[in-house]
Amino acid sequence: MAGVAGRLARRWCSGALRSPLQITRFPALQLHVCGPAMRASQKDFENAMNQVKLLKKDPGNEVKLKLYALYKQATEGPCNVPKPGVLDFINKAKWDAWHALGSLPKETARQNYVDLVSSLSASSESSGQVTPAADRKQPGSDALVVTSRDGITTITLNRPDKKNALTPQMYHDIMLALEAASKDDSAITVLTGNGDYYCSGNDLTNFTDIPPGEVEERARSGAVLLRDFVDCFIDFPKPLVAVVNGPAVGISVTLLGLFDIVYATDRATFHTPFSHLGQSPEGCSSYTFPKMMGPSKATEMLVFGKKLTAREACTQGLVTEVFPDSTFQKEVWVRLKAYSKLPPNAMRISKQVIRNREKEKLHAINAEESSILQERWLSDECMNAIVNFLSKKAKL
Ligand SMILES: CCCCCC/C=C/C(=O)SCCNC(=O)CCNC(=O)[C@H](O)C(C)(C)COP(=O)(O)OP(=O)(O)OC[C@H]1O[C@@H](n2cnc3c(N)ncnc32)[C@H](O)[C@@H]1OP(=O)(O)O
Repeated sequence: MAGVAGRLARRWCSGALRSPLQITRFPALQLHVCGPAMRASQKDFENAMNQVKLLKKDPGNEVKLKLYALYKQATEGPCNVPKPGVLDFINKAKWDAWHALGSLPKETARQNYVDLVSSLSASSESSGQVTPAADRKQPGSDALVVTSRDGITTITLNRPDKKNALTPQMYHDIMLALEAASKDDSAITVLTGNGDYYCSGNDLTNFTDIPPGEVEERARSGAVLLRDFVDCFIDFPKPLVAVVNGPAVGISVTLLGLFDIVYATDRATFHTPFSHLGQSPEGCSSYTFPKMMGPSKATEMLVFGKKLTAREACTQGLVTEVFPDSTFQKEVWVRLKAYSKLPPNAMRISKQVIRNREKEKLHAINAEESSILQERWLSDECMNAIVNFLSKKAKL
């Protein structure tokens, strides 16, 4: 078989993987920044085909076959040619790879191709080293800390005195951190909180200091920010893990439906008091929660604001596993370090196989939820709830 592998390596780039387009060095990486532009267009696909030719490192036969198969599936659809004879090793290997994609839709194959090339370009660029946090573009404040070691990039919410409530700067910084993590050499990305809370949701003081004539514009720009922010989670290409170190509120809970794994301390609670706040669900929870837990349990949480314990959240499928608080950090990190040693491309691709067919739908849901919330922010119910919180009359 070594001879077959060698021949494959020499011929893998023939014909179908070439394109006449000229491009700058890694444009697809820029296109693959978080946001609505994340869905692979024909242009992204063409750029990715060009990037393949610029790779510094040979990605190996397995990956080349995967690229070939995704290319064929994206351009011609399911395998529709006769199986080559057993002695025609190269064409049989290619046929097998293409045929294995079954009825994967063309669009999904195109997206997977672009994502795979993007991951190869990232690792080819950084020569296999994990990016130290010091080399990253740093967040705009100390409220977010990003570290990268042992194959894991960890994004830590770091506003413990405010229970890690999310400011506009933090939304932007999380998007930047996810963008960087999607390109670095880490295998897994983690979101967690510093202090006794995971996150108390949107910082309600975000609604203060708005000049009277600017309320509508602020609601509009808030909805754009929300939509872009959630899009980053929908599109994030690597396994994304929430290490829920304490209570979680609002958007930090709804987003969990877009994570691949959620580990929680038994001290954590999960609370989405949207009606109390005159608001409505976001983070695609109007879709992911009913899907996970059934419509009535989702309604208890999202409409009536029922707070779940970690164990209840685990029973409902929102949490993957609950750990005793005393051993939470140790057990979770041992587990994640072991997972981070698995082949990163395989994990990334498997995640995409699991998630990609939902992506378009999730983007549409996110857009709808964001625009509904934009209206809600202008309602008296919402304004009154914020005023109550700020005047310390109401606490959840
Ligand atoms: C781009 C925009 C996207 C928006 C998306 C829509 C998102 C929606 C949501 O996330 S809805 C959820 C909003 N969050 C809340 O309603 C939580 C409000 N906070 C509380 O009810 C409580 O603070 C608590 C239950 C989280 C914790 O209570 P407790 O343990 O008694 O602590 P304190 O209340 O004393 O809190 C300490 C300190 O933190 C401040 N703080 C806590 N959470 C928030 C918050 N969400 N926004 C602003 N500030 C918050 C709290 O005021 C205290 O500050 P102080 O020490 O008094 O200065």
